[in-house]
Amino acid sequence: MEREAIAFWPPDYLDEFGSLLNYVAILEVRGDRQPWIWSDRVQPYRAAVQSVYELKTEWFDVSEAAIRVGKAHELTPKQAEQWMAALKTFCPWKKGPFELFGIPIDAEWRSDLKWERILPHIQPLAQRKVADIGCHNGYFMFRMIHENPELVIGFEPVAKHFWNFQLIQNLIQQPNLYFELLGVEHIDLYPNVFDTIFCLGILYHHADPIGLLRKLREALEPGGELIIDCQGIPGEEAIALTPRKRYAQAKGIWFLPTQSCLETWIARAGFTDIHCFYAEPLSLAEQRRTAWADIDSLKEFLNPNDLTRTIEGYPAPWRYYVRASK
Ligand SMILES: Nc1ncnc2c1ncn2[C@@H]1O[C@H](C[S@+](CC[C@H]([NH3+])C(=O)[O-])CC(=O)[O-])[C@@H](O)[C@H]1O
Repeated sequence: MEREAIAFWPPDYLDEFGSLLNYVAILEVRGDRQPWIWSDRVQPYRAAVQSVYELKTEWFDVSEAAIRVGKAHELTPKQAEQWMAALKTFCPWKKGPFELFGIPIDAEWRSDLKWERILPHIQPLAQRKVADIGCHNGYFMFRMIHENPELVIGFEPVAKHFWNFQLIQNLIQQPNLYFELLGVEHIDLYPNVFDTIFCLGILYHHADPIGLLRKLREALEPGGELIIDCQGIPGEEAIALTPRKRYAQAKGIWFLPTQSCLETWIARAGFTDIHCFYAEPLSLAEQRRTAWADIDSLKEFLNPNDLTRTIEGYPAPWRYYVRASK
């Protein structure tokens, strides 16, 4: 594959914001990880992006639940066939929904529900520098275009997701959206840079959530805003559950806090103005099996006789959304 055939890679925002950034260290980690996107493991995704690389469109609408890009009539029958094949390569689609050249993609997660709940509670994103930690295929980054941020950097170390993002970004070539193969652990390379940081679906995957919150705080401008979505457990006390092995079938889950425990972590990491604006059980309408994600999903991860328990017997997941200031 032609390495040139990727939009905006490597990201070039460092020149613009270089004085603010730990420039050399970022380039070093980026250099170490660049081979990941050319590795054999992700070859099918790379090939899928390459197969439709010449497709471009002026038409997109990111203001509603399904991110719509391109219209069906813009493609020849041959292109439509290639496009469908490329989309199928990325199954299971875990984050969405999308409608791409007229093809509706109902993903496992209704990411639009999360975005609708968050948007009314945050500072308007216009002209802000934004980080989206664990941006996956960029669903929220694309939705952000509608809010006119100055730039959005998505941090996501999984190369499959890089190619899924490219599949869409190549069509619309949005110059202020950047994808970095970096993890949340690299966020301290961006001291005092961001006006808004989204940390959605991340904290419970890490063994040191308070240390991570401290790093996120370092990366915010004074007065900047952190938006957290964290999976947790119900309860009044400020305690967290650590599963012995798996939790709702997932590996790599370390701490599932109650709402007050999460708020305490955020406070102890030095944030102020802490406000939890959403606290509900995760619903079977939000995470479920679909035609584009034909995989076991929340329904299979809960006890079929008692939906308040996971199949391992732990309390079933809740989601807590919190905003806080530096
Ligand atoms: N070290 C890391 N640093 C950052 N991200 C990572 C790391 N390791 C894995 N990821 C990525 O973090 C994301 C976690 S999912 C949330 C997606 C989105 N934010 C959402 O809110 O729907 C969790 C969920 O949906 O439960 C995945 O895309 C991982 O590849």
